[in-house]
Amino acid sequence: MAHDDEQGGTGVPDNEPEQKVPGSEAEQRGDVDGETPLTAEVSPDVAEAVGEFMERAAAQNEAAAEEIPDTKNHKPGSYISFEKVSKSFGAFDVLKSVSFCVNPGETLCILGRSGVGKSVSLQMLLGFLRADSGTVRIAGEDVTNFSEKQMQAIRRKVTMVFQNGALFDSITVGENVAFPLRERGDMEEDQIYQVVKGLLEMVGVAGMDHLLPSDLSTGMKRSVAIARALAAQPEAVLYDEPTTMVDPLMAHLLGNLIERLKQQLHLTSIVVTHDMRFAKKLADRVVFLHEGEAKFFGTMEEMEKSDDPVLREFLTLDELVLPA
Ligand SMILES: Nc1ncnc2c1ncn2[C@@H]1O[C@H](COP(=O)(O)OP(=O)(O)OP(=O)(O)O)[C@@H](O)[C@H]1O
Repeated sequence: MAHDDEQGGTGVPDNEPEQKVPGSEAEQRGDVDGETPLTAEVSPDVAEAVGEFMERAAAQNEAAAEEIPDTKNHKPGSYISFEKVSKSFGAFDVLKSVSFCVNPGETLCILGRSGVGKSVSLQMLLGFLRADSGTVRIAGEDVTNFSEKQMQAIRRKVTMVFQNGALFDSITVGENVAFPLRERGDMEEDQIYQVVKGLLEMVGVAGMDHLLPSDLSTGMKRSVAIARALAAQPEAVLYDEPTTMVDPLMAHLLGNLIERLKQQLHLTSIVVTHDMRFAKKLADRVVFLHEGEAKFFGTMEEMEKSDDPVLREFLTLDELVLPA
């Protein structure tokens, strides 16, 4: 889906101010995996508060995984599933009986060319668009016909990181991240301050709490959006093209962050991406959408071995665009 990159932009160039990248020197060289502690970059004065916050999130996500009903006699049940979902706009069938699922704590990448319904799928998961037929399940519940009020409860469990961050433009970065913490109503101001500071350090935008979103580059906005998403302690995060319009280093660092969130918070994730390297790095499984259908659903390794001419063409074109 095309998103307007600037929400009420101020004319500040998108690459101003200079982008500070997250992670240690080792991470910036690219030689770390998902095991680097999420709090590695958090300053000592807030490390305890952030560590506790993260531990609670991890425990909540583990408990959520246990609670998913075992619908098909295999454990764990899927955290999110599309079952024969169809969606049309007028005469245009965007999705035709599409099925895929993601297990708790796993990362699914949705791949496919422009306009195949990747973003539409994410919007259906959050109830912004409705399926014409089929079943959408989240955390064991059939949400296909949920009311807006019921979907609001689902959106507390499953949150979305939009391409442009979808931050509130009129309040500071710090207030944006504090927003979900305040909504909980069970945290003291001092705790909120510490968690906000720590989350911003964790995602590589330390000390930017006083800036407005319009002062940030695209990559920074996306990092702040991830911090805000984490502040809500979701069970799953949906990312809409997280590496679009950011430089390769930032893309790599966002990938490392998503990987660490998976390993250490057991977060379930769905990532819509065109970026095959990113998908290779992150995906437990991929679904490839083509002409309204889930042409492939399996591991990246299986996809790369496929003889299907459409998949082969997609993979070959990717190699031409992105030489190894
Ligand atoms: N609300 C809507 N009303 C009508 N058509 C829509 C709506 N939302 C999406 N579409 C159409 O559905 C198709 C799929 O859109 P979608 O944004 O999901 O594509 P995508 O796979 O995410 O593409 P891209 O990679 O370019 O972002 C497009 O043809 C789009 O124009």
